[in-house]
Amino acid sequence: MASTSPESAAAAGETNDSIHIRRLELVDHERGFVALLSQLSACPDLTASEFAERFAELAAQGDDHVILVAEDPSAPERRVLATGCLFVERKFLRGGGKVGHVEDVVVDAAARGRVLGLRIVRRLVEIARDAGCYKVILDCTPELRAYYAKCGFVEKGVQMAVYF
Ligand SMILES: CC(=O)SCCNC(=O)CCNC(=O)[C@H](O)C(C)(C)COP(=O)(O)OP(=O)(O)OC[C@H]1O[C@@H](n2cnc3c(N)ncnc32)[C@H](O)[C@@H]1OP(=O)(O)O
Repeated sequence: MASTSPESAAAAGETNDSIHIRRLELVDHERGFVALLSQLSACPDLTASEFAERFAELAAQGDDHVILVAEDPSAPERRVLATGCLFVERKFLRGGGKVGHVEDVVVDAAARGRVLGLRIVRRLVEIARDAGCYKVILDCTPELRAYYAKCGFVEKGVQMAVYF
């Protein structure tokens, strides 16, 4: 039976606030989506047409590329407060299995500590499971081990990279 205690609600990533989690929309360009990403990594501003072009490319991938955003619809300025992405990799392995990759998770500095990050990541994991992925993986810094453990991830393997 579901519990209604605040502690268990927080542990489940639920809150009583009006935060709404939904898929990225074109209008999010005006709502600070690019500026939010710049809190994660280098992310110069994109013009509205550049944003629309990339949005269309990603939208064409349908449910293989899902970007979620969190917003507060009751706020006067409906800024994007948090985001995270799921990319579904289709493989020949495992009988044509699928792997989910969680990428680009970031919560606005002023909105951290309100379980928005947890809620976004858990929602992405649910989407991956519902899409038939046999695992979900991500790369992060050692400092984020504890955070992703709270999101249900376990440490596995070693990350390798070639940067250009
Ligand atoms: C795959 C990737 O994209 S990796 C990149 C991750 N993004 C970044 O590093 C960008 C900068 N940081 C952020 O945007 C945010 O601080 C995030 C995404 C790391 C966390 O988002 P928040 O919404 O603030 O975290 P949230 O409130 O959901 O925290 C959930 C739990 O994790 C814990 N937690 C949050 N951040 C951290 C951290 N850096 N280290 C350890 N634990 C953490 C919280 O204390 C909370 O646990 P509790 O309920 O026991 O108190």
